[in-house]
Amino acid sequence: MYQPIKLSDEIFYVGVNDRRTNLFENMWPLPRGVAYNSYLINDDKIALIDTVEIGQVEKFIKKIQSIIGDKKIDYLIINHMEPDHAGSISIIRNLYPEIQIVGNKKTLPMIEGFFGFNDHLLEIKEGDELDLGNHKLQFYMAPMVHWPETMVTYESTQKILFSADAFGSFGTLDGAIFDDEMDFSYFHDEMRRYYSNIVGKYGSPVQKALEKLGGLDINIIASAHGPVIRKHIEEVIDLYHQWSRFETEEGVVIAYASMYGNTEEMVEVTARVLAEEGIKNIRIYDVSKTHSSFIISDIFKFKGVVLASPTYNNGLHPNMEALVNKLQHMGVKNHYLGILGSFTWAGTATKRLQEFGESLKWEIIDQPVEEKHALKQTKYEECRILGKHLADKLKNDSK
Ligand SMILES: Cc1cc2nc3c(=O)[nH]c(=O)nc-3n(C[C@H](O)[C@H](O)[C@H](O)COP(=O)(O)O)c2cc1C
Repeated sequence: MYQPIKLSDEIFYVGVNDRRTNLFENMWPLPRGVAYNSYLINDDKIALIDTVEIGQVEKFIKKIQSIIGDKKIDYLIINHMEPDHAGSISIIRNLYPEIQIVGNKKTLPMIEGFFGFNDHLLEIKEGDELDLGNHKLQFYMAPMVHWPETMVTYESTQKILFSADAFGSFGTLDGAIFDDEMDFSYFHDEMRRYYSNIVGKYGSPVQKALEKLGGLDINIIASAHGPVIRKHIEEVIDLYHQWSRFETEEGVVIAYASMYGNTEEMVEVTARVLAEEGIKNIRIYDVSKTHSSFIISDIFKFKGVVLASPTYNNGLHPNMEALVNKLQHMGVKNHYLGILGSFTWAGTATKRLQEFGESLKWEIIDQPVEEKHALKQTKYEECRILGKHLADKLKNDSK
């Protein structure tokens, strides 16, 4: 019934779109949904690479059966055990009781733990090859990109890398499946939001995986989320190199909290100087309005950060506290930080922001500017000086 979507003569896309879930991992907003990608190799031996989130399983099975009809699947390759990919393992096994489930030594105990069986499991190791007939699958471990059992599968005759979460992005595949069938710019940003929030903490494992896969000749990157990439391969690999090393571009993310506008006024003053000084990329976000995942994504892109918060019950505004906690937890590196704050009787917000910046070894620009009550001339000038110094730093780096 379904027109098959081919990566090559015998390799098919059988993934599904999810436009209903609002929050990925019950945390990250999905303004344009998410795709759970799975791939089917219809060779002498039939192999399915990953499954989909269980709520989408009916569509998934229809797609598989429209390609293989009554034939049985021989292997289910599990690159990653997170339930958005592994969720349909039990159903696939019930449908194909003889299927061999292929994973590494860290995958198999998870299968037993989550699904309660330990038979028909095939353990593979780094570099092992599985021969399907015309196609050969090789396995490479990619621990912590994004869980410890994560691995990637390389099909060596068509040169396709089934990359699990790596190179994935939020967003459904709206008709177009391949990056060359669509305007890729939306996915460009959503790939960074996906990377920074989901995998961003694991920069060094990502580096190790990139090094290991560097020798492979790749025609297609078939990730577990988002577009199948065959046009932007070099570009997305370069981006992964850049993000995993916390390399950034010239620009400033200003994230602020403000209940009554005093802190926001300081932000506007600072932003204006940055623009006067020639900084073209300035993104201002109210932390009470914009979900932190978008702010964090831009912090992975731009070197300059300004954080601004009023003192709130002797600490940071709670939404700013949540943002800095996430950044701290992720261990985000390599930024310039300007700090602004406002208070009425005893200010502590800027001190907390300074401790935050120091904990991540970010370079703090000048002293924090903290105003009591409304913004007045002296602090106004200090905001301008801070903005100028931050712009100077960024421009100096770009020389
Ligand atoms: C719920 C609440 C708690 C506050 N807690 C403190 C505090 O602990 N210390 C202080 O100096 N000011 C405190 N303030 C005052 C604000 O920090 C001050 O009015 C600040 O200028 C507000 O900045 P904004 O206009 O950007 O919201 C509090 C204000 C509110 C509404």
